Amino acid sequence: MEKTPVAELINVKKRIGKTTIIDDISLKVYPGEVFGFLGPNGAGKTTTIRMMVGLMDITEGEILIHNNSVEKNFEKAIAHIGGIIENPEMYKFLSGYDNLVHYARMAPEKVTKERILEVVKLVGLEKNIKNKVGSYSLGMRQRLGLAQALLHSPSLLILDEPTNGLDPAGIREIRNYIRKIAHEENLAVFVSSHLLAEMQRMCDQIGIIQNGKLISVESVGDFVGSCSKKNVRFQVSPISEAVKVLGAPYDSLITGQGDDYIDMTVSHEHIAEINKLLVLNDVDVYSIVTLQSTLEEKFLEITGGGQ
Ligand SMILES: Nc1ncnc2c1ncn2[C@@H]1O[C@H](COP(=O)(O)OP(=O)(O)OP(=O)(O)O)[C@@H](O)[C@H]1O
Repeated sequence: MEKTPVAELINVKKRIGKTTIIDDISLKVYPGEVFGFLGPNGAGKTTTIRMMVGLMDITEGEILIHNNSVEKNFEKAIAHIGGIIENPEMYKFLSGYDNLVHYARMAPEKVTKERILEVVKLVGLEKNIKNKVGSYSLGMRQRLGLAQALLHSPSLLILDEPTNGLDPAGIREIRNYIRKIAHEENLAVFVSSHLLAEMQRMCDQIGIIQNGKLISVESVGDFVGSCSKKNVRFQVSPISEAVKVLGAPYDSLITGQGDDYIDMTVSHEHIAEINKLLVLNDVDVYSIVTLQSTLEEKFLEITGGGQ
């Protein structure tokens, strides 16, 4: 039996004036799953998210949250959503905890003290929650934003570029918490980004959007599959001998050749095999360099290199 999606976009279009900004997007997001919405700047990520949360009209098509139309049944649909669309506003002079209490009062349904403590734990802020937000790092503030979005136990969390402005440690931190929350709370997470590597680590599904069109949706498993092949440059001498040695068994893997190098699309295991074969046949190997993963190439091709 197919799982029921938490969020469903059905042939969604957005036109502003004569310009089509979102062109016929359909996708589903399931509970416990992180769906990455990946695309270069200006592709239409924020516009799609604004329509999902009812901040912008939909020109054509429909967006359902738990089967409630965002346009026709806004209050019911929105009650299931937690989101950080822009940087969350927090009171710097209040503690993290007092900020959460403040937001809990504004929630559509009663939020218990237990729930506040639960979300604090979920985002790993137990130790700092009584400190003033002014003393928090950006990563901690982002996590507090996550806690705020989770207060009313939503079933869909929508995050627009949640790692923007964070340093690598902060990115790792937020990424791990997003995965943890999705799995522990059986939450559907819809997260946008223009960073491929980040999406690969954070998501279960990745949809690539370009010029308002959804051009591919793949599970990360499939992505990793296509990523396991790399374009590798072997710097060798003498080149004629290397070509002879590698030609027969690996002919189909060779993608290019220069005066002192051979480029090949290979798996991880191939690299060691090829190196051994060359050395055993008296070819000197000076360097083995990974040029780019095939997935990165695919993404750059799709997006015209506009990361
Ligand atoms: N109000 C508007 N009027 C006209 N064009 C708009 C409007 N809002 C957005 N656009 C255009 O729609 C396209 C998509 O914008 P959007 O902000 O959704 O992209 P994005 O993928 O979120 O990019 P970014 O990562 O830069 O925010 C852009 O080309 C933008 O210029």
